[in-house]
Amino acid sequence: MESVHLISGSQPYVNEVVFDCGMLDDKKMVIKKICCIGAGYVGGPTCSVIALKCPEITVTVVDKSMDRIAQWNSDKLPIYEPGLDEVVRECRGRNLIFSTDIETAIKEADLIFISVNTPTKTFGNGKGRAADLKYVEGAARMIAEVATGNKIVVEKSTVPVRAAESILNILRANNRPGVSYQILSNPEFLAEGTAIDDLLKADRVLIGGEDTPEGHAAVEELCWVYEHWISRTNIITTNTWSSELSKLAANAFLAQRISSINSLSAVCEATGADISEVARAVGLDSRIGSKFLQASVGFGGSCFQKDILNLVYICECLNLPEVAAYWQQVIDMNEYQKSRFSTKVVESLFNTVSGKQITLLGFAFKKDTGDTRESPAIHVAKTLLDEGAKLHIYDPKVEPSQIVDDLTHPSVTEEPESVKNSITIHSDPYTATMGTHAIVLCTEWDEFMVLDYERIYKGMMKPAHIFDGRKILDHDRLIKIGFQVQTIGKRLARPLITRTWGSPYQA
Ligand SMILES: NC(=O)C1=CN([C@@H]2O[C@H](COP(=O)(O)OP(=O)(O)OC[C@H]3O[C@@H](n4cnc5c(N)ncnc54)[C@H](O)[C@@H]3O)[C@@H](O)[C@H]2O)C=CC1
Ligand SMILES: O=C(O)[C@H]1O[C@H](OP(=O)(O)OP(=O)(O)OC[C@H]2O[C@@H](n3ccc(=O)[nH]c3=O)[C@H](O)[C@@H]2O)[C@H](O)[C@@H](O)[C@@H]1O
Repeated sequence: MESVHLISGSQPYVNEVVFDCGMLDDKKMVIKKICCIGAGYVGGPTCSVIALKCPEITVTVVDKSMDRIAQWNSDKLPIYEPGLDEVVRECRGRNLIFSTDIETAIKEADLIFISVNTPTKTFGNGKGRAADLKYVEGAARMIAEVATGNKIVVEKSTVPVRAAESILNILRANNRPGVSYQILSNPEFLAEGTAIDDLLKADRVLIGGEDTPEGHAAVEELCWVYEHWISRTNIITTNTWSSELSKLAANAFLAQRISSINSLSAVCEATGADISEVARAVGLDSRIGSKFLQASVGFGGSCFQKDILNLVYICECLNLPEVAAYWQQVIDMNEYQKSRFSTKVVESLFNTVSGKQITLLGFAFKKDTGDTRESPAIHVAKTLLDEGAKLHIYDPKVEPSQIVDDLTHPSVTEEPESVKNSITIHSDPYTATMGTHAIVLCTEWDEFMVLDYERIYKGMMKPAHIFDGRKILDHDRLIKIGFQVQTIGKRLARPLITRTWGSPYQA
């Protein structure tokens, strides 16, 4: 790779730049070693797939957490992701390395992914909204300190628009002879639970770079990596800022759909319409599409909320209050949905759950992951614990210690010992439901659809309640068994009340 001079801060916000990446076979590429800083939900799976598909490239995934790296090198990987074990087993020790030796990996790499966490700031300027870039900054400083030669540095983490400029400023500040950088934006669109499939069959790969010959060359290098398994037509190239903003926009659009359908679920419960029928009818319009219209207890996960809050903050900083308020509503609606569902549980149990035994089925933020970050189950559990309930929790993949950590976190309780005494974590759904007054289903695990509910009913206190926060159970069958059933966006097991149009509706 040739040495390059960088022009910082001179790129326009708009203007799509389309680079010609050519065909894989025609190119002479120099990327032999890749380093990925951050061995988390993104860095681990992404680099495992790159190693799988690019056997001639050595991929080293580094992390400052010795614990995490030890797990990546063990038989029990630190994250649960269908298909991941197989990929890691095939590549680890061949061209996939997990290490805590960050310096060496940076020095040796031609291309460095920054794949560290970018949580919401919890203090200072932008508290509660802005992305905290301290880990990105830490990674950039480390690169600036130890890098030799020419490096392509790739933002894989989700960052605010123009973050690349700040990274570049850090990298260039050291100004050591013989060292030069190109910075690219290459946001990740994988979803947890389907990460390997999403990576292998990505709808698109997005790469943003500088509109300079050196920038084009760097984009081409990264295109070449992906072209090992992604068709060129699915690799989109843009200017850096468009790429950064597109990631925030994609998450905002996805979350907006969930908030839209969830807002209508409240209308359904008040009127007798069924949100599944509404979603089907609306989604069959090919302009709208049927995906991401599953009404739920609310969206969770580490990114939707943080990325929209980040977008809102950016809009406020850009003096665009109307735009900020528009996207803020997506978050507000999600909060409303989580509270609405939790309140419904309490109200249905005679408005008091004090001392009652309640089962939470599912604690992860969605099925097929052990991740609990921003899980709606935490919100539901907090409400029930605040009301004095005793919780019995079962999730097939979440570690018990994680559940305890989540529910004793200062944002959830000021009395962690009392919470510990109020929760029991089970390794089996049948013991978790034995003797309890109600089941609250928070995660849509497939196994919850095929449980023996007759057996469960027999073991529960009567009346036995089920609150299906994911709309996955066979409600008619449950009602026949004897359960009092409630769900999202549909009235069940309550007498049909004839109403006059125009009269106020009750939930
Ligand atoms: N989790 C997901 O499904 C997706 C996440 N993203 C974005 O990707 C980024 C990473 O997310 P996750 O992988 O979920 O985070 P994570 O928290 O699972 O992993 C981040 C890792 O980076 C390590 N780290 C932080 N600073 C470091 C440093 N200076 N040197 C070495 N290691 C360091 C941490 O120890 C941690 O293991 C975030 O910006 C997120 O928004 C994007 C798409 C999907
Ligand atoms: O940036 C990220 O972190 C990622 O965020 C989401 O992925 P993820 O959060 O892993 O999972 P999703 O499948 O999007 O689900 C998010 C939440 O929305 C909920 N959801 C999803 C879809 C739906 O129709 N209804 C619904 O309530 C899920 O149960 C879950 O709680 C996006 O789907 C990814 O494209 C993106 O890369």
